[in-house]
Amino acid sequence: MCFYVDSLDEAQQQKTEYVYNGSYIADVRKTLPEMLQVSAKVQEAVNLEIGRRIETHYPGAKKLRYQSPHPWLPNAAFVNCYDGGSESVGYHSDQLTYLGPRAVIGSLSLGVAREFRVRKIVPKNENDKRDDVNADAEGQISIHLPHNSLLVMHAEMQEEWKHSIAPAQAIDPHPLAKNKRINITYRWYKESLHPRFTPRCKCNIPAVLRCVQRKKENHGRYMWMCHANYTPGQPGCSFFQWAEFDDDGEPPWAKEISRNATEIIDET
Ligand SMILES: O=C(O)CCC(=O)C(=O)O
Ligand SMILES: [Fe+2]
Repeated sequence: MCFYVDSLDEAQQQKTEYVYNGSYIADVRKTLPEMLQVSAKVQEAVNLEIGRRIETHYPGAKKLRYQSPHPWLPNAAFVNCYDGGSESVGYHSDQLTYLGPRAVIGSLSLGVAREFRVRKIVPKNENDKRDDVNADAEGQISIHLPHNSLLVMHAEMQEEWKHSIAPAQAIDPHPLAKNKRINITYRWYKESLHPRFTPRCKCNIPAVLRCVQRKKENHGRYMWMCHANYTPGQPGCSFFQWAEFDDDGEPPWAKEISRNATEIIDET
């Protein structure tokens, strides 16, 4: 996996300030000119789709609570390469720590066509131990991702669904990419969730943002936790704090940040 950001300054910040699984990413690259060109097209397409989704799918044709009211502005991209059908990625939701709640992600597929699978997370009661009860509700949906296709993960995706790239028994080689599939996920890192602003755990590491997905109790609430929480054998602390956001998905300290930014502009 490679990580790209739009400026050298952001690359430097990523290497020294943003934490992933308790450590820094050493290899952060500046978005290539070709990727920037694509990013502009992805931005336009994703914003159109967000508008369509709000109108046709969301209650009252209003954006979801915690979803940003602003146009989606990608400023970072993760690039994955799947070399052959056996390379895959298991079911997961993407980290919301730096994207915030109700994040939208634009995912571009290049090269070999692969299968993207999604399944809805069914919240359970504490005493509901039988996995088979929910088997049907969690039935997976397969989405074919051909070369040059853009998949939009909309605002409800990371909180309510999990996604994966299934291993493939057989693949059709691509004339240029041969057995490889390249995936670029364009993301919007929010300034207000830069790790200099977010809570730190007792290990003094920026906390990770999670959403209660499985438990019916507190379902949909957000929390700040130590990155190593619930990871047996890993060093870490028990840091836990409910995360608060306004209806537009901004944390309580965001107003202070924009006030300071205005003061800086006034002084110059
Ligand atoms: O390869 C894909 O289409 C999905 C990759 C993915 O889920 C991720 O990078 O988080
Ligand atoms: Fe993902």
